[in-house]
Amino acid sequence: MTFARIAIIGLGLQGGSIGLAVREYLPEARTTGYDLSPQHRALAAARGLVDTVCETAADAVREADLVIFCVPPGAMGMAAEQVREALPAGALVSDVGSSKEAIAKALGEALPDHTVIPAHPVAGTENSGPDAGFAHLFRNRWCIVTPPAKVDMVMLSQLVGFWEALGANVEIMTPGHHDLVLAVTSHLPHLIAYTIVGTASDLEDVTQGEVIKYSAGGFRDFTRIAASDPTMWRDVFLSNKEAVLTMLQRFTEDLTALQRAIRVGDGDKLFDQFARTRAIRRSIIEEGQDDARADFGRGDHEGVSAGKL
Ligand SMILES: NC(=O)c1ccc[n+]([C@@H]2O[C@H](COP(=O)([O-])OP(=O)(O)OC[C@H]3O[C@@H](n4cnc5c(N)ncnc54)[C@H](O)[C@@H]3O)[C@@H](O)[C@H]2O)c1
Ligand SMILES: O=C(O)C(=O)C[C@]1(C(=O)O)C=C[C@@H](O)C=C1
Repeated sequence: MTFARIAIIGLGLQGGSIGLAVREYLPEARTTGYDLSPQHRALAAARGLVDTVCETAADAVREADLVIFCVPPGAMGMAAEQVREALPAGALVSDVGSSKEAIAKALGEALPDHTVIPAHPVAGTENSGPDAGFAHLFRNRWCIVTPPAKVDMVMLSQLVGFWEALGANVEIMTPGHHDLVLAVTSHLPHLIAYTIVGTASDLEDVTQGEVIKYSAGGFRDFTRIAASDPTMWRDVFLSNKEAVLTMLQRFTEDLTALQRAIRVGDGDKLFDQFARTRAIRRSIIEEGQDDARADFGRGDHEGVSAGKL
């Protein structure tokens, strides 16, 4: 049994992709949506991201049996409060936020009488807004579901089935474990990209504009990541502060060790490290975890830029 009426709050990359994916993979389900921005509501309606774009969040959820919050992490609590009075008693509440402990708390506090099962599709691009979504975003990608310790098992299996129907591979973990893992695999890489692109730009006086001119290689990959939405990523770092700081400390130590190896001319240390990381990349490709986006979604949507790199 899957959901019949799905309300999507926030019609950007994630919300829009869910709306389009539901139409493609769960055609029986009806979708409603709401976005705080009137321009985004108009764009969402023009693209047909959901069956009905509503003028209020309350109208969007009034008949829903599943509501998914797809707003920036820092807006989850406020968005949930906006639907409190209108949300049917038996509706399941979920989200797609990139951090989980803080968001689970915010949703639970805003909607204390509802079942809240947070989730995080580990699938995205650097693009945002209603033009960025595409139906295949979740195909062959992980979706991490982080249920509370005491959870309604029927609702949990319905939510798992929902994400599987959209093409995702579902993994269940605690919110705390999710936040630690994603701090190193997603949040820290973004922080590094934001830093290196900012540093290079600050050095343009010294490099006489050559950073941009010669940014065809590794640096260009960093600029893609560093083009990601500033609001979302500000909120990710603020909402996953402890885990990110823990991983950043460890990363800084490892970076300092490489810095020392360069200074003292320890080529073996550098070679060993680079050989180890090359093997990791190769094992990821062998396991088929490499950018499935080349096959699914990103390559076939002109609004996304993987093919442009
Ligand atoms: N971008 C990614 O790669 C990615 C991947 C996985 C998960 N996420 C998570 O998904 C969520 C949404 O990210 P996105 O990439 O779709 O962002 P987005 O900027 O494309 O879309 C967010 C939308 O929410 C709207 N919004 C903001 N506050 C609102 C409110 N109170 N009520 C209703 N609408 C509101 C904005 O107008 C915008 O249209 C975030 O929590 C993010 O952490 C993002
Ligand atoms: O490929 C990208 O553009 C992404 O950054 C996607 C990415 C990631 O780090 O993997 C970004 C944030 C998410 O919460 C999930 C996915």
